Amino acid sequence: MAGPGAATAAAAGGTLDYETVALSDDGKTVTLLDQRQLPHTVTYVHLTTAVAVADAIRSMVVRGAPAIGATAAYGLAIGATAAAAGHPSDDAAFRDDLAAAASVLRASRPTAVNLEWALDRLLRLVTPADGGGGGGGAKQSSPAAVAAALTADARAIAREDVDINRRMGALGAALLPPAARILHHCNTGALATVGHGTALGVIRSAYAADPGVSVWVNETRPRLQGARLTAWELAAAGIPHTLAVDSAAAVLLRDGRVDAVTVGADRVAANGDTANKIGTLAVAISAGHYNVPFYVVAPASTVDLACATGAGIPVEERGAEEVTHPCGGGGTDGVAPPGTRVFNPAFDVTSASLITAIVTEEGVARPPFSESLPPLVAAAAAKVQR
Ligand SMILES: CSC[C@H]1O[C@H](OP(=O)(O)O)[C@H](O)[C@@H]1O
Repeated sequence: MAGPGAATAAAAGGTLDYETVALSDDGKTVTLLDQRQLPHTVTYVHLTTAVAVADAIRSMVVRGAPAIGATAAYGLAIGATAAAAGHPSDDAAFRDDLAAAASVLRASRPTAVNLEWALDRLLRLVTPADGGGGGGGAKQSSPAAVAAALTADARAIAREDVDINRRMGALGAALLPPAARILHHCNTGALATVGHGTALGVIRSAYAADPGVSVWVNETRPRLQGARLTAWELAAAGIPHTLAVDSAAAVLLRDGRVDAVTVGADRVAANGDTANKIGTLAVAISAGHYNVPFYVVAPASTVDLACATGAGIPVEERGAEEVTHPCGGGGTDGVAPPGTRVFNPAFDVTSASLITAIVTEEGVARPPFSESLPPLVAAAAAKVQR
């Protein structure tokens, strides 16, 4: 049976020359590709304060758990650099400003654990005010030294992310059959990370080894990350794909037109319950019903062992306009009568019982995830250079 690539008019295989998130050489400016304008316009925003970076995360200029983590790290780094410049020898005032920067960034979006993971990783570098132990590095002698340490580790997070994604790509691709027809939900590509992608990174890696691979792209209402972002990435990579409405996934799975499902994650609980873009649960239920493998692809930084089950994962709810207006635009082109009440959870939680395996950079976890995940998380943590 023809896969999704049969009718694809993917752009001739070119690659996109863009960066999702970057920090200037002087460590003072965060540059983000504005994903709200894709696929029609490639435009960048240049931000110089932690508050502006937090606003960009909240408004989804940048989105995707690993990309949010790297962006938050860069946001804290520029906040520290600005605080050090403002208080070169006033340690208390510097620490107050740093804490304020971390707080506004941490509050920007609640579900993707990579955001708090990145902030906590950087803050562990800051020697306690009493000069006690901890800090993970040499005692910093000044605000400028703290800012330099945070900036270096923020750059390390970004650098490590691409390597992590390529390793997950290889591990995930090995799970797929030849000429795999893969169903993908949302966007987990280079746009959701610093590069290559997680679940879409598996697809990139699989396609590089097997040009018979093809993709069914769930449009992913309401923010349309699939239609706007995944289709854009796959077209640029020349990977055959076909866009479908979210509710068509069950039909594709029923009719044997899907060999595997790959999705990303925003937070994986210790038992393997996984928070991901709204609509993921419905796909997982259908995949389970029709016996199609359902793979979550996520770096260890997305696993939250402090969260015992999915019931503990905070699920962000977003504004009504994202549902009532295409792409959240205002104006009079609403698809519902003005004043219609809206339920708009940005994520849902898929039970571990519906997940075939969780691909991390340290290995593939299989049920029971409460046993298979901790060693992989520990292995990843041990590699964080200090
Ligand atoms: C590689 S993780 C991407 C992850 O993030 C997306 O959510 P959002 O676009 O709202 O940041 C979605 O859950 C993806 O699976």
